[in-house]
Amino acid sequence: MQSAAINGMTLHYDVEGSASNPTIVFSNSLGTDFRIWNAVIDLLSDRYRLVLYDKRGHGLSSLPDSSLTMDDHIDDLIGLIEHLDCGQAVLCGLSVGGQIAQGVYGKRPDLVDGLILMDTAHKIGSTDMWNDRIAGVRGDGIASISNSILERWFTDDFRANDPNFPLYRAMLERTPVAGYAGTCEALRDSDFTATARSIKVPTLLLVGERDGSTPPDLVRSTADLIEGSRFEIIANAGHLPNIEQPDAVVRHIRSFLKTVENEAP
Ligand SMILES: O=C(O)CC1=CCC(=O)O1
Repeated sequence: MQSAAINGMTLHYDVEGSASNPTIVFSNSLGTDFRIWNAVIDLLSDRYRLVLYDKRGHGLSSLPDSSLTMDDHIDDLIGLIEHLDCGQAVLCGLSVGGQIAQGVYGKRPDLVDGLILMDTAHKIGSTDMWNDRIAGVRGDGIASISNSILERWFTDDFRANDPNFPLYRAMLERTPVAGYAGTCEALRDSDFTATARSIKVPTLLLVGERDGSTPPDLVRSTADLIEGSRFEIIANAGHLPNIEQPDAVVRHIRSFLKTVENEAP
């Protein structure tokens, strides 16, 4: 467990693997903390230095007093990358984490060696959709809508049979309302279409075939904006394939990173 003071927040982070290896920085989805990467980290730590963190308003990181914007999330990740002296890293972002990764590229392309954009898009959801969710969560709490969220996160089979499923429900429902609703506002107000079109580093897009939040066609439409990007669908997974299908995710990540390493000057 480690922490860094960044932009007036205390950010909870961890680093796994040897400092002499190439760095991958992971950014989480809405309503989760960095434990969602546990299985993937176990499979990658032999060859990579892995940086994990909880974005503000999530996990053990600080809860901001005022409203929260996508720029706050982007600036926090830039601050953490600089604090840890990562140099140029591959950023792997899931859902809103994928938008944060795109935003870091947009502001500081010098920090980014490659992008792994998982179950994310240049634009996620409509203003009405986010406003309904924000009102529901602020009025009645996250548990009032958690069943429908969990149906988009995980396949029927995982929800019925995985012994850890209740832990992911707890992770979601225990996210602070201010952090969750604030990040919904950040998503509502963000559009990374122009940023996606500007991406010039190797980029892999992954999506669970049953993702109910950012379905394959949406993620493919983002891939279409990014010249030379690679797009892969993960079978038998919903919005969080890193939890449901970590082996398949890591297979794609390893194969993609070989390309990044071969293209390095
Ligand atoms: O909660 C969801 O529907 C999934 C999601 C959207 C943005 C994000 O980060 O997660």
